[in-house]
Amino acid sequence: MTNFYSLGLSKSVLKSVQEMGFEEATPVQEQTIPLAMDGRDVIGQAQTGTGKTAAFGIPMIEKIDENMKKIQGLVIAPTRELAMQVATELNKYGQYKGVKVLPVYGGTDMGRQIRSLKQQPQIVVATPGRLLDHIRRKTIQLSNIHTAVLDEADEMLNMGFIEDIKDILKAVPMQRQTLLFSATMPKEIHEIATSMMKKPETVKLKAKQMTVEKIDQYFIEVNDGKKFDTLTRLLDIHTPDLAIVFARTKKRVDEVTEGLSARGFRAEGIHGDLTQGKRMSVLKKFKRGGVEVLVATDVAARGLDISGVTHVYNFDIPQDPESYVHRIGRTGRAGKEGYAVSFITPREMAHLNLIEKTTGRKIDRLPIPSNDQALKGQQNIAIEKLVQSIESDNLESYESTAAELLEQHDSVSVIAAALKMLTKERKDVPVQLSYLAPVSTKQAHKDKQKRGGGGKRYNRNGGGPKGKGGYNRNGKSGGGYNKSRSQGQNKGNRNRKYQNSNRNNS
Ligand SMILES: Nc1ncnc2c1ncn2[C@@H]1O[C@H](COP(=O)(O)OP(=O)(O)OP(=O)(O)O)[C@@H](O)[C@H]1O
Ligand SMILES: [Mg+2]
Repeated sequence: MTNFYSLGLSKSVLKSVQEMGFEEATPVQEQTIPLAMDGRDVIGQAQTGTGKTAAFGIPMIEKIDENMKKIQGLVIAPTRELAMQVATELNKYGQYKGVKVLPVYGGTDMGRQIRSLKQQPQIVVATPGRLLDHIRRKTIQLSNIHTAVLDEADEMLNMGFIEDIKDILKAVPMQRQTLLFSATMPKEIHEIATSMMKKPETVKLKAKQMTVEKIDQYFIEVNDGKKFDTLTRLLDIHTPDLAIVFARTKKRVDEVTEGLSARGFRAEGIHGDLTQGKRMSVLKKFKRGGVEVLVATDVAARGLDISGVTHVYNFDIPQDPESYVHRIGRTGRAGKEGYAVSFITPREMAHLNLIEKTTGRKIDRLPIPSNDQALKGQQNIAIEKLVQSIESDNLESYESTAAELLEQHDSVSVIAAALKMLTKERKDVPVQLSYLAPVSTKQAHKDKQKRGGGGKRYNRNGGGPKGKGGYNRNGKSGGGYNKSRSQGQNKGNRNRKYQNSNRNNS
């Protein structure tokens, strides 16, 4: 373990790091910060939630001349929410040094953004589409940039974005330092990456698995038509603090969200068709805990750091294994535990194997949960409330009445009635979703071959209970729910769904 002092940081940056409560550098920070401070180009690959933002952010801040009121650093990120988050984090690292960081993304007022750019930020964190807009309108000055970062680099160099990235980098001085970070880096993308860099150093954390160990991973084999009931039962059993449900299309997200609301869950959806204002307000509400289930397309899969996400459900399995890694990586961040369950239709079982092969980790099978188990999960919450009251409320004034009651009825009936009143019995409102075709592993293979092997993804359409049975004190009941081992381009090429979920992110 290395502390930040020994990395040779300046006083002002050290102060910010301390204020953020970081005691030790994470491995990716320990390895990449010295290289980056030395001016080297770096490709950094480390698991989700392990602090890659600081790994590129700290050296970038260190290199900024705070007295020069020009854009000197550029970070490009695939979604608006991520750009915003990264800008907020970099602002924290640079606060005592006096470095100004501006997020620049689409869906917001252009005029106001141009005015903010005129106020001379030293770092810009942008989504590609909006940044290109500014470049074309000449409302952004990139000629003083000495450091460029692609966060979620493999996504940025994938077919949907690569042409944009090339155009952007043409506007940035050649003598720049280039830093690329992601939790995933397929081989062919790594090749593209190195061709854009100067003798890059690749830092790949030696992890046995691509996913964080602390995320428990399961799958349930279930027909498409049974997914929704399975989801609500799981939510009742797991009673997650905050959960993200990933679905493959925007329509699916809307339907699942509506269904969950009809069954009494506090759920909201997020996808690229919503206005930016709505996207931000949904995310804010989720972070505050005002929404317990966030239903999302892959727009929320990469980079978002929301502390307290305990569970991730893949309502629909993603087309490519890398997306799986990023999606489940929304939980189990910064050393916390997480729980991920993926629904796999019988025809998608081969796809599950592909994911396991890519991540290097076996995903355990769970049986389809029953209604009884779901009810038990909710009862456990009631028990929790009851026990809490026994332990912390002053019940003296209730005790004589309770004793009288027990003279007339047996104790089991009295407690059963109390529990029934406290238990949220889920109304089984019928919910019918539109059918969604399974992902095709064959198609993925074909695409791969067309591109000369190694590839993946060209079709971009693409918790809790640790205990078993009974209830445990924090209300996270396993509900008798046993686990068992399973056996285991270019713009023109973007398909429509891809455009839908990503182009709106500019
Ligand atoms: N050295 C550290 N000590 C403690 N917490 C840290 C440290 N570095 C980063 N963190 C925290 O860890 C969390 C995850 O960091 P970050 O979002 O940078 O992860 P990431 O590696 O970029 O993940 P992803 O692949 O999902 O983008 C953040 O909340 C961040 O504040
Ligand atoms: Mg990140």
